[in-house]
Amino acid sequence: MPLMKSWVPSANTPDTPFPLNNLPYGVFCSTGSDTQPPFGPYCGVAIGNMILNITDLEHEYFQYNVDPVFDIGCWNEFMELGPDTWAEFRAKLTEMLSENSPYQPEIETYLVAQSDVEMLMPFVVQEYTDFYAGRQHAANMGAILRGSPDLPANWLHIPIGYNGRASSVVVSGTDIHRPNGQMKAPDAEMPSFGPSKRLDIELEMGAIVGTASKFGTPITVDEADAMIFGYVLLNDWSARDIQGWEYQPLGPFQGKAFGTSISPWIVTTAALEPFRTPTPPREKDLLPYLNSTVDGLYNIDLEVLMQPQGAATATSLSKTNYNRMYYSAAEQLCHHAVGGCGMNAGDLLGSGTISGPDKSEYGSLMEVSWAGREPFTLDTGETRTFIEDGDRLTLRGAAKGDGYQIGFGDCAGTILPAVKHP
Ligand SMILES: O=C(O)/C=C/C(=O)CC(=O)CC(=O)O
Ligand SMILES: [Ca+2]
Ligand SMILES: [Mg+2]
Repeated sequence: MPLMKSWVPSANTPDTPFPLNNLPYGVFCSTGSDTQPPFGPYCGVAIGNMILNITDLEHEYFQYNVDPVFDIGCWNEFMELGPDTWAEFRAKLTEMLSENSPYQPEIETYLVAQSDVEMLMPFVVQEYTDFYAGRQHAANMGAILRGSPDLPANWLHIPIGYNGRASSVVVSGTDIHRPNGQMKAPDAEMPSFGPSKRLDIELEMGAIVGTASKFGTPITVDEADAMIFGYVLLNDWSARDIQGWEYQPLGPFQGKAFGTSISPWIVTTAALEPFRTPTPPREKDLLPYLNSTVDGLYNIDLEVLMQPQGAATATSLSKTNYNRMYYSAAEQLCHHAVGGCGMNAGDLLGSGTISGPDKSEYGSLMEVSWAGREPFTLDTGETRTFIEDGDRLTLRGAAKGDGYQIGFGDCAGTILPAVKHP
């Protein structure tokens, strides 16, 4: 599919993350300036370097319900209307924003510049589950922590996951304090308490469940695929020292509960449709309940960058692709619901850390620095093993089409010093 042209000029450049082909959904506000009073939060759609205010246009153009769905600054109520309404809304938006659209004079005044607003969480995260579904990441973690890249016995049969915290999922730009916690060095007799010394990132994609499944009722992978509303970039900040001490035998807890960052724009499955790609060949046949007819992954280029405090530019640490995953979000969602767990609109599923086979494709500092044994050098000349206070970590992602791209917007966060515990 080629670039679709819009009457918004900035949407027609090959390097914009937000051409008419994309139309991602976000929530924005303004704290005001000398010339403009505060406004929002509003639901909006990105087009080029602008945002179309959907909350203000709802009454005139987008009535799907007796009650407004865009009035409270989150996309959850719209998601709940289901895939037919998602498609109808997207078709209408495409018509309204296309080159030579008769709508231009009426809606032009509902555009605001992205540079004039602040982005907020695009949806209310109902529940958050994080998986461990990257083949190379799992092999690397085994090699680093257990001396062997062999996978756990269940890994090729189950998309392994744990229930994370929705309360600490934050939008890109939110600063994160280095967490305090309990940890124990291998040779220490007693555990200690204090700021994590092994603070890390995890490069992931987040899948957003758009329609609910019923409590007590399993779903197929194909049904799960149709329930997914869209995707964001997701950084599952991880304190490796806290995690290492606490996570046997029940899994991650405080080491991953202090913050999870997501990119501000929900990129819809409709926009990503041309980039679908199958999961890699199964090394062992999956049990039949995990079979599907859909290509569940997407071709999305991903990058991790680190910028120390005061540095003029960020250093690229890693480049990989979402197509490296072993399990798709649809397989994960099917597995999640198979025992009867009801899934809801606004549930967020972390893919698991995405790493490719080459060292240049590793999606965590644990892997890049091989647990701190191999420091890496930034463009400033400084070296790092894990994150230091003041470092800004950014995830980037884009599906590359024919003369256009489907971008996600940065998923960034700066690490602040630990809060002093009384
Ligand atoms: O294999 C281990 O001991 C540890 C694994 C992880 O920390 C992986 C994890 O947190 C899940 C993921 O995002 O892939
Ligand atoms: Ca409402
Ligand atoms: Mg993770």
